[in-house]
Amino acid sequence: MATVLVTGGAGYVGSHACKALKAAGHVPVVFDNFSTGWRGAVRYGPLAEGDLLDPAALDRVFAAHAIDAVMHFAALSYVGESVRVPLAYWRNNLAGTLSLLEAMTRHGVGRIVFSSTCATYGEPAGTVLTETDAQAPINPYGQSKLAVERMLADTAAAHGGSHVIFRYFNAAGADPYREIGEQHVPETHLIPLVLDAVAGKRARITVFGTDYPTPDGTCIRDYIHVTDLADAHVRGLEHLLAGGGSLALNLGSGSGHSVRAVIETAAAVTGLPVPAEDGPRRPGDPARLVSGSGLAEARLGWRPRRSDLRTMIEDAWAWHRTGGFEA
Ligand SMILES: NC(=O)c1ccc[n+]([C@@H]2O[C@H](COP(=O)([O-])OP(=O)(O)OC[C@H]3O[C@@H](n4cnc5c(N)ncnc54)[C@H](O)[C@@H]3O)[C@@H](O)[C@H]2O)c1
Ligand SMILES: O=c1ccn([C@@H]2O[C@H](COP(=O)(O)OP(=O)(O)O[C@H]3O[C@H](CO)[C@@H](O)[C@H](O)[C@H]3O)[C@@H](O)[C@H]2O)c(=O)[nH]1
Repeated sequence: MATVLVTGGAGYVGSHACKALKAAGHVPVVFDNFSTGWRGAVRYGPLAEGDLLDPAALDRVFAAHAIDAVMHFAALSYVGESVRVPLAYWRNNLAGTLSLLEAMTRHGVGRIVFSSTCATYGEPAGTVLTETDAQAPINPYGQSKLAVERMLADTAAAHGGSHVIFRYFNAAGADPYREIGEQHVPETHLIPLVLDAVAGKRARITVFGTDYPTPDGTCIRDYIHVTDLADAHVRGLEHLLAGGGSLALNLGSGSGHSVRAVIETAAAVTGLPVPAEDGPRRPGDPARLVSGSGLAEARLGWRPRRSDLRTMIEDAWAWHRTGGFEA
């Protein structure tokens, strides 16, 4: 049993990881500033409210709990927003992680599981992405995450810690027991926006770009169920606790779905029409991001189990109909 500091544990992916940690017998200690997280999502372990950029708040949580390892989810994570306000991304994602790594060093904690992203690869040259592909991000969000990957490598080399870097593709779905799910304000992610449009909470969904070099002209993404991501995090943690070395692994389903395919599947799952209109491209969006790697299975025995598009949208829809967290 490990005590795990979970930064961003009140957020979407972090809260699902906390549930999985508790189910595996570990204690998740959530550290969150609630900038995009929800108090109702903190239900699987203790809470320490604080900001990564506040070293004293970090010192307090490391002093209060015997932390064995860190899972670091806290970040700003919107591709489009990062193009508009890049310095906010550099401050929160890069300086915030620097502050966290300094605190870990002060308190002698060397194990960390980090949420990176397939956005670190940029615009891929081939059809699928593997861990050995060049990383050349095309937006500030991806740049900030790649910089953290480099910072982790330098820190491990100097101080002897170990890390698991997970480059996720697009997180989707919700806890199948409807305890927690995806809720962002404002929402920018495709699947919850589509479900908002179905439910009449917004007038329509806009398809960002219909002239991409893809079969139907819309962007293709690899959607991965959030509970599959959570399972990978527990495996990554246990790899580090067992003395395993540092890893960088893609977490995707290996299947790509276009924006139009997501809209069509949402209509099929809900039995309702999806009001949609075509619009211009969103700056910073690559045409196609799909994982082509089995490395996470080879190294951690991880395989996605709920990541077919229909199941992810069914779980997201079931969560959507609960009304979500109270503000
Ligand atoms: N959602 C995805 O599709 C996706 C894909 C790839 C990578 N990621 C990465 O996974 C992580 C989690 O993403 P998410 O979708 O759950 O995001 P989220 O916004 O739901 O969660 C982020 C959490 O971090 C907290 N936070 C942010 N800045 C903080 C700070 N300075 N101090 C303390 N807490 C802070 C927020 O309040 C929130 O609870 C992020 O690092 C993101 O970049 C997400
Ligand atoms: O109203 C909308 C919103 C999105 N999209 C498109 O839908 C796709 C998915 O967009 P979105 O759900 O915003 O996710 P991404 O921009 O792909 O980014 C997510 O997935 C990345 C990994 O691919 C993570 O790193 C990010 O944190 C996470 O926000 C993209 O092609 C968008 O252009 C639309 O067409 N209309």
